Parts: sequence; structure tokens; C-alpha cells
Amino acid sequence: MILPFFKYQGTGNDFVMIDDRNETFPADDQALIERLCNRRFGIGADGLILLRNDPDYDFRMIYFNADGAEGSMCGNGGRCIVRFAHDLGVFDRATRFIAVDGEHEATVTEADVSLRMSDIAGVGKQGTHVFLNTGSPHAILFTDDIESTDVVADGRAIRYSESFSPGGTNVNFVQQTDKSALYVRTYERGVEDETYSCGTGVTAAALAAYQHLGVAEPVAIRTIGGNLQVSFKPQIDGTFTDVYLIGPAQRVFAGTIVI
Ligand SMILES: N[C@@H](CCC[C@H](N)C(=O)O)C(=O)O
Repeated sequence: MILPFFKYQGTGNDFVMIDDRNETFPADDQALIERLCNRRFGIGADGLILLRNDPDYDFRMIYFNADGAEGSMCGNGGRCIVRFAHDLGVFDRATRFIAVDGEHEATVTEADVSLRMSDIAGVGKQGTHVFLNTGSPHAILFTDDIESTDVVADGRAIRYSESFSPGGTNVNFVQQTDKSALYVRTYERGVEDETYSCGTGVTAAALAAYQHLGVAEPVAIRTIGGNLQVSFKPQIDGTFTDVYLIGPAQRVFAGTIVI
């Protein structure tokens, strides 16, 4: 089977993107997806995303982590699939699509994709860690020295710790750099490594930093792969609505998979 694919990146979080509106991609073949995402033996990516039709929305997003298993919501992947759908001519400026955590709205400009995230139930705790779910589970650790943090070793220890068993969690290390600015580094579950950026992770970091450090909204966030912005409306009951993840997302190449 010969299958066209595209590759997109959003602040260095990179994805194999497949137009699967005819539903021919073997989505249950975990070994194949893992191989395609492998940086030595495949295309190389943090995840693989299928764009499918949906009767009620412009499209459906199906996201797989680099380990080949279907993941929870991916914020950067969401921004990338919006850019992909726009490139395919699925919509012009604004779109509504469905993902694993429900409905999302998004708009595109030449420079950026603005993605509305799910409303957030609040910033809580799990074990000793600040924890929240922004479509994916995220532990948050505040630090004053992010540059020298061992994100892979420390992140992996928390990801596999008893507190987050059996599902595990993504782990974000967060340093406040200004009144409304953060630097965030993330260990990603399913990639099992530090990635250059994590969209649901920086969203979680912004909300947790608002709550715990009094960071001002909107929050500017630096990641290894580039800059993002998170805006939101905090509610009196501790929940957050109108949560937007904003930043660049672009196609980096196209190719053909031979299965
Ligand atoms: N890179 C993603 C996060 C993807 C979800 C995660 N790896 C998981 O399944 O836990 C993002 O940009 O949000």
C-alpha cells in the first residue's frame, strides 16, 4: 500500500499527518505507527495524527503517541491538524472539530493557530504534586533553575511513580521568568522523552502558575521549540473557561509511506 503523508510541527512538537478521510490507514496497527514515528527506522515524530470526516464537525482528529498507542488530547497536534485542514481547503478561517476530549474551535492566521482547549475543572494535587487535566494529565513542578533540571530522569521517575499509576502522567518543569512569562520543559508520556514543546503541558503550566504563583494572564510561554501564548478566564469556583493555546504551526514536508 502506498500512502501519502505530511509532516507538521508546532513549536518543535512534530507529527506525521495523514489525510484519512477515506479511512484506509490501519489505525489498529500499533507497531506500524511506532515504526513510522521512530527517528532512526521511520519518518520520525512525537506522534501520528489522522484527519477523518465527521458528520457533525469539519473533521475528526485521532492522535497516537510515538509509542503507537492512541493518546489523550494533544494541544500542539491540535494546532497542527487545524493548519493541515486549512491547507487541505477543509475550512477558510475558523473551524470546529472533534477530538478525544470533545469539541474544539480554532482560527488561523498566516503566523498562528489559536486553539480553544476544553474548559478545565481546576488545579488540584495528586500525591505531593500539583496536577491538572487539560485534555491530557499533567504534573507541574515549579523550579528556579530549569536549565539544569534533568527533565528526562526526574520526569520519568514521576511519570512512573505510584502516585500516577497505572496511567502515568506528563511532567512539566516550570520557571517563572517575568510577571506574565514562563519557561516550560516537558517530559511526555507516550514519547517517553523530553519533547521540544507540549501544548496541553504549557496550558497546564499557565493555569497552575496563575493559581500558585499569581502569574498574570495572558501568559507568554517559552519552550525549547519556540514561543506560545495561553489565555483564559478564571472562574470564581476555581474552574477555567475560554482557554486558548496560540502559536505557530507549519507543514515541513510531504512524502510517501510504503507499507
Ligand atoms: N504533545 C502533546 C501532548 C500529547 C499527549 C500526551 N503525550 C499523552 O498522551 O499523555 C501536546 O502538545 O499536548
